[in-house]
Amino acid sequence: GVQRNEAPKAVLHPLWQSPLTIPGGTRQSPINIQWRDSVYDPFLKPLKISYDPTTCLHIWNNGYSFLVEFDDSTDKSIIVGGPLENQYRLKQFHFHWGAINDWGSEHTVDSKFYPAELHLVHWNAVDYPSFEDAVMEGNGLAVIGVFLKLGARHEGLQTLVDALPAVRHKDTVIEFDEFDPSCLIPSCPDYWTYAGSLTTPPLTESVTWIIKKKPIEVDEDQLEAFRTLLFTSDGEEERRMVDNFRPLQPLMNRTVRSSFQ
Ligand SMILES: NS(=O)(=O)c1ccc2oc(=S)[nH]c2c1
Ligand SMILES: [Zn+2]
Repeated sequence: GVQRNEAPKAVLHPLWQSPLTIPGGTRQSPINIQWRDSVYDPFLKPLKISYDPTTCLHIWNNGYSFLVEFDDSTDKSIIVGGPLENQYRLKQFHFHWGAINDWGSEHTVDSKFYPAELHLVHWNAVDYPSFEDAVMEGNGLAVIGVFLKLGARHEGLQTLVDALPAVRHKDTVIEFDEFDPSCLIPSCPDYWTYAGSLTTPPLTESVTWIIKKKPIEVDEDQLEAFRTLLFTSDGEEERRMVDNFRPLQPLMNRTVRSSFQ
C-alpha cells in the first residue's frame, strides 16, 4: 500500500493515559536495579529519619493509589543525610501493587518484581516554598522506596489496612492520625540511590530515589486488602485497583550507587 508519512502515534499507558515515554526524558523511573552494576559510594551518609506521628492527617483514594498525607507546614517530619544535600519534609506515602503476588513493585532488583512497593514522598522545603514548586525541580523531591514481600503479618501496616474499606472508592478520604510511618521502614540501613522521576503524571525528573535493600514482610490478607480498593468512584462500574505500577524505564546515562559493599 501507499506509505503515508504519519507521525508515530504516542503509545498511551492504559492506566494513566499518559505517554509511556517522556520526549527527551533522560532520568525516568522506575528502573531495574542490577545489583552487580551498582557502585558502592563510601561518601554516602546514613539516612536519618525523624517523623512525628501527630503530623499524620488522613488517607485518600486518589484514583491511582491510596495516599496517607501529612501536615508538611513545619519541619516536624523530615529526612536528612543519605545522598541528600539538605533536609526534606514528609508529604505523603502510598503504595503500588499487583493483581497477584508475582508482580506489583515499580522498581525491580536483578529483574525480580516484589508484590508491592511503598513510596514515602518528601520535598525540599529549604530551597522551595511548596511541594508543587519542588515537583518541578531536579533536587525537589526525595522518595524512599521500600519493597513488600509475602511473609509474616505486619502489625504496623494492619492499622492502615483496617482503614482501607472506608476509602474503597476514588476521591474518598478518612481521617487518620497518630501513625508513625517509620514502622514501615526496615531497620537495615542499606540502600541504593539514583536520580529519577515521578512514576505517575506529571512524571517530572525531580526525584532523588532512595531504595531500601531489605524488604518488609506483609501477609497475603494484607496484600489482598490493597486489591479490594477501586480505581472508580462510587456509582461507576467497579474497576479493582491493581497493577498500578509504571513499566520499567531505560537506565540511560545513570549509575545506581549503593550505601553498602
Ligand atoms: N510514585 S511516585 O513517583 O513516588 C510519586 C510521588 C509524588 C507524586 O506527586 C505526583 S503529582 N505524582 C507523584 C508520584
Ligand atoms: Zn509511587
